[in-house]
Amino acid sequence: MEETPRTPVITIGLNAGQATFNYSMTELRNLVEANNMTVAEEIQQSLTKPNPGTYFGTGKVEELAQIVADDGVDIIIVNDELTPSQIRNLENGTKARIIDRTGLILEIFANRAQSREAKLQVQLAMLQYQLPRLHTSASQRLDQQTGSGGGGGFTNRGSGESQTEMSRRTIQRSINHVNHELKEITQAAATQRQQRERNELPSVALVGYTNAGKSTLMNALVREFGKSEDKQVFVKDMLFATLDTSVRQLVFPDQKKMLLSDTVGFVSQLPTQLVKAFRSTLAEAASADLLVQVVDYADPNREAMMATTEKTLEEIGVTDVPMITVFNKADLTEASYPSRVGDQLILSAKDSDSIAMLVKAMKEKVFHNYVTANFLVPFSDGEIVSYLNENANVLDTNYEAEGTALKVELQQADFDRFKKFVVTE
Ligand SMILES: Nc1nc2c(ncn2[C@@H]2O[C@H](COP(=O)(O)OP(=O)(O)OP(=O)(O)O)[C@@H](O)[C@H]2O)c(=O)[nH]1
Repeated sequence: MEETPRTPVITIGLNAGQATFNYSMTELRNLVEANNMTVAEEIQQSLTKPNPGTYFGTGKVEELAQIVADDGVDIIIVNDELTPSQIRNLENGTKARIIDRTGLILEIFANRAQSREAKLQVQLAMLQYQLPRLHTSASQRLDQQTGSGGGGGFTNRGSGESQTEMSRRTIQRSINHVNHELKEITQAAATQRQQRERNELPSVALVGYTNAGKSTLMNALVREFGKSEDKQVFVKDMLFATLDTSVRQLVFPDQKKMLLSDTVGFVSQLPTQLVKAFRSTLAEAASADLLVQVVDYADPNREAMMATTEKTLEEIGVTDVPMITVFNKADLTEASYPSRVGDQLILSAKDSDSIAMLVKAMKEKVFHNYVTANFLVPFSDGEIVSYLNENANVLDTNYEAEGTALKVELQQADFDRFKKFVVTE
């Protein structure tokens, strides 16, 4: 693949003695690289509380201005979400472009969005971020990506109040427009989800930190148990390769079936605008019967990543879905794998024994309330036989004078639904 040269940037964070400081700076570096930039210099300032005006202390701002002048690096990435006036003051004080953590993540999402829905979701998040930030370079840059400027009206710095008002109205109009379009798409997705739910097939959602290996696991499972027409999921060694939820059906050799979905990767301090915008994508996780949390076992920061994932799940209201944890990429560690203790598995997505162990664990959790029963379904109710063939595990079929005799392993809910056709052997 052709490599475009990476733009050098300065990263800077406020060290208030928080335990996660180093981890969040490493994460910022990964985000910078994911946005095709490179860290020329990493700076920190020990300060217990941000300065309301310039976020950093005055001395630090002067130091940054000096580095910008000396090294010719003219982008500074700040490891936090800044207020619009902090961005403006820092830009004036350093003569560099200031990108805050939220702006950076939004840019990455904008570059990765593929489907119409993901593009609109990112556009919405960007517009909401932009609204209070008119007349900062953050708004100018994002403006180019959202294409919302209406002739670039609000990219003019230093213009008067009426211009700002006009820009605000333009953005507000764009927000309404995107919201409207998204609503239509989201409704269609919700209908699809409802249809799937009505089908009663149990569903499993892969969740976890970005780059943990969710898509790789999904592909391994689909390759073995998926329908042949299902396409492979996009896998790439980069943050947020997946922005769209993809749902696939798995059929196991015993004919039991489940739906498997992949979701957008998480990252600490995922901007609230994005969490909101992606709520419909993440709804797939909220409605699942089982979550498989995928963790990069080879990453020294895995504990913090797990905490991030759990916090994000809470934020989107997923609190009572059962979960198993997969410590993936064990092949890159000294651990022996695959191994399992209760709901925790250590494995590698690239190893077939590991996939078999994962399947066993998922099936145990998902099919635990399955019952086996004999049914006699009159020929006039043929659609019930079709339903059972689609959604349950039919062990035996015989055609008798009174109808179709079936031995079926099925969910309790389906058993209750078709109780009147149950017969004793
Ligand atoms: N060595 C090794 N590499 C793995 C394993 N699983 C995944 N990877 C690699 O890790 C990288 C990220 O994998 P993905 O499956 O795209 O990760 P993801 O969690 O879907 O990422 P997002 O789409 O960003 O959420 C890819 O380069 C994979 O090849 C594993 O078990 N072992």
